[in-house]
Amino acid sequence: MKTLRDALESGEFILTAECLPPKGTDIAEFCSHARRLLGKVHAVNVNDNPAATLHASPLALSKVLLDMGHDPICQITGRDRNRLAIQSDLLGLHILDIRNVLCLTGDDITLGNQKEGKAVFDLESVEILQVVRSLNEGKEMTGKPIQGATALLPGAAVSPEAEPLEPALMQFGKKVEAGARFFQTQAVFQPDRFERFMAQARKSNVNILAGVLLLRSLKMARYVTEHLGIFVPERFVQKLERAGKEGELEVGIEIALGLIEAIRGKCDGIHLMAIGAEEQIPVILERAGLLPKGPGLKKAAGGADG
Ligand SMILES: NC(=O)C1=CN([C@@H]2O[C@H](COP(=O)(O)OP(=O)(O)OC[C@H]3O[C@@H](n4cnc5c(N)ncnc54)[C@H](O)[C@@H]3O)[C@@H](O)[C@H]2O)C=CC1
Ligand SMILES: Nc1nc(=O)c2c([nH]1)NC[C@@H]1CN(c3ccc(C(=O)N[C@@H](CCC(=O)O)C(=O)O)cc3)CN21
Repeated sequence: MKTLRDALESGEFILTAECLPPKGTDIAEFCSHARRLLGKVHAVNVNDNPAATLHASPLALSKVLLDMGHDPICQITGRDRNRLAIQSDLLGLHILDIRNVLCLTGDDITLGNQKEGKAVFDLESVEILQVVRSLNEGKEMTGKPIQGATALLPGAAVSPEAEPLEPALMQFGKKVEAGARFFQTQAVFQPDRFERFMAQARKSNVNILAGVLLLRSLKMARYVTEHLGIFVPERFVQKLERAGKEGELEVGIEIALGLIEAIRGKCDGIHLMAIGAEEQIPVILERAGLLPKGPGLKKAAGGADG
């Protein structure tokens, strides 16, 4: 199996997708979504209690993906784990042959559905990246040698449409410095702003995968705006409104396709997110002309080389 690391090194146009873990033990739907992505994406992300709502362990689900033939990207946040737990889980990922980790601070606990919970935030994203580097060098974060180093590929998130952009660029720089090799961006809805970010980000030698979020409903567009701070332009909201319940999914797909077309030439890959409508990801890939023609993944037609 070609790994995400190999694909990044070969300069291919990268495709990744996010699969939400179940809110329980029934993994049938998760597996069915993931199976449909085999051979169509380079790697599949598993969220870590996304939006501070309870979902099954991303470590367990990453292992399920690995056994299925995927190269998983396990997301790890600092919200629910202290430094011991983070280091312990990172070692566990390596032991399970999971090689990619997306290091996140995590949304605040008050965003989710168990608001009375205690948030940890012992380490934030940049520090988690530093811990990965340390473990890759065969040391605990204290510098003490460990029995067997990890070989993890660290990634991070970035908000390319932040306004003002400078603080986000500074945080991006810190993450690059801390060893992030690839970035999966927050959902992009304004290609001109994304381009402005890319003009700066291009100065760093890291791969940027642009986040494309399927707005599967008007309700979802409102939810991500209110809770995740993702800015969805009014014209998209109006389109979804006009489409009504029957037409909103198709409109959401068309919006995603338009965004992919506008940004694919300006980044190193696309990261697709569908928040529970993952069955639509292969549909979007196909309609965007991003599916491999032959066996395995080939360079995407029209994809940017840098
Ligand atoms: N109570 C606390 O201590 C908390 C503090 N913070 C602060 O907020 C700031 C957050 O900065 P970072 O560490 O860079 O956050 P981060 O690396 O977790 O996320 C960076 C950006 O990506 C977005 N993002 C988060 N998860 C994502 C996902 N799964 N997919 C796509 N995009 C995602 C975030 O909304 C954020 O805009 C820091 O200044 C941090 O200290 C954030 C959360 C809680
Ligand atoms: N700040 C931030 N946190 C994230 O977790 C995140 C992003 N941004 N940006 C892109 C995607 C979107 N993600 C999400 C968002 C919500 C749920 C979720 O489970 N939401 C709640 C409420 C949904 C609703 O009200 O419709 C859920 O219980 O399903 C999952 C993944 C994960 N990612």
